[in-house]
Amino acid sequence: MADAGGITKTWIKKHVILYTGATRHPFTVRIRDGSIDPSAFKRWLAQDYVFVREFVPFMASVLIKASKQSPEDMEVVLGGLASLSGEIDWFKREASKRDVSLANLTVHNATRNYCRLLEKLTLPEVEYAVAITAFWAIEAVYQESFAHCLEDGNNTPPELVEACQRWGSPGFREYCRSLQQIANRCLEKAPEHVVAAAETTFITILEHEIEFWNVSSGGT
Ligand SMILES: Cc1ncc(CN)c(N)n1
Repeated sequence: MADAGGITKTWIKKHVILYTGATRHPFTVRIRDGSIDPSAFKRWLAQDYVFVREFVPFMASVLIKASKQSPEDMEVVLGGLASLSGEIDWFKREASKRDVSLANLTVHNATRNYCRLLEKLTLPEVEYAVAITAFWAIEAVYQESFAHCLEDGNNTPPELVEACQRWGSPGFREYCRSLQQIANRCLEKAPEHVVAAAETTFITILEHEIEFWNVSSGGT
């Protein structure tokens, strides 16, 4: 991915095992290979719907913090927030197409724990540099994971291509680059303890993403 470089790029290299675990997880690699079990995709769809609904208030909290930093930052975050309304509709349509009920869902532990992390990161006392780094990391994992399902040599089932394009498209890649540039700029100006907190959050998000994919693959 032609990324924005900077401090975040050094973290991707430093934590390459975790980053690869999150962005080349067997769940999405099986989508790319065309060997995904339909029940696994349905499990992911339901759990990700729960996640995306919790992601909305987190993104709103980043928007508020961004609006205090710069108009440009606010517009990038607003763009992401604006697409979430359509995203929730997309989940509902996909779920009904596949007979997945989104009512009284079983929320797996990995999903619940990830949502708890989002709630913590939503708090006003969380520094903007930490929040925007978390936001970038969350989006970048999906961008890299699903772009891989669309790259040359893929055998992604036609009925899953639209899902992959949602996060694997060039537009989403550009959006992630913008978030990464904002995060890098904030981290360059941030005091050391904030940079350390942002790196810890980056690692924690990768761990949660891996646990989240594990659930969809039939894990705990
Ligand atoms: C678990 C998870 N991580 C990231 C994304 C992309 N917003 C998502 N939809 N779900």
